[in-house]
Amino acid sequence: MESHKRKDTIDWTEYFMAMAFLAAKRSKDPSTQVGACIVNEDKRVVGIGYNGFPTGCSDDEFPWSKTSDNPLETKYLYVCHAEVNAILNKNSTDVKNCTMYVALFPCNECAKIIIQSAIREVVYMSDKHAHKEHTIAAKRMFDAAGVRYTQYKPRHSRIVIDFTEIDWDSLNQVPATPKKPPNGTLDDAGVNVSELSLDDRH
Ligand SMILES: Nc1nc(=O)n([C@H]2C[C@H](O)[C@@H](COP(=O)(O)O)O2)cc1CO
Ligand SMILES: [Zn+2]
Repeated sequence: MESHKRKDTIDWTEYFMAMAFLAAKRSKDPSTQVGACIVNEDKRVVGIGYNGFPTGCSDDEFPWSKTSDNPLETKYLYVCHAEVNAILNKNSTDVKNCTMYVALFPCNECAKIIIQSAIREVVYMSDKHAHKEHTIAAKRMFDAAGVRYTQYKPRHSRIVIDFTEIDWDSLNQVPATPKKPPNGTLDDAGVNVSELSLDDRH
């Protein structure tokens, strides 16, 4: 029996950023999936969200296009950003003094809502739109309002979630499970095993 604690755990920042990336897996946006996770001063998750259309606006009926001659046929007029959804999904009275973990730097519209909801800090992964006006404006507002923003530099490019880790045999409850291959991974694409990655390519 091991008597010492495990050392190779994920740290708090990895944990919350990974939650943001896990939420992004729910996004139906074919080109960009963003997740956000809001954490209070006690390190409790109080909100989580991803980009998608508002409730009642069907993923199958509203457009996912990035470009069209008709702006009404692009996603931009309809999609709710992950940050706004995370704030609106809060399970606490408010998000005052919380930290938001988000995969992509917030746009100016989300920055306004982040500031007005009294979130104190934003930890983001990608700043790929740093040169765009919506990001420059967001940073200007954060600077003026005293919202701190820091880029997360991951120790690992991937965090794997392996459903077989706790009990390989539990997979046998799933119909038509193949034999466990020697390397402990499954190569059959149809198998109900997920590998979810915290990955800086997004
Ligand atoms: N911070 C952000 N949070 C978000 O949820 N989004 C969403 C809005 C769109 O659904 C998608 C961006 O689409 P695209 O222009 O990369 O195909 O990501 C975008 C940004 C970037 O500002
Ligand atoms: Zn936004």
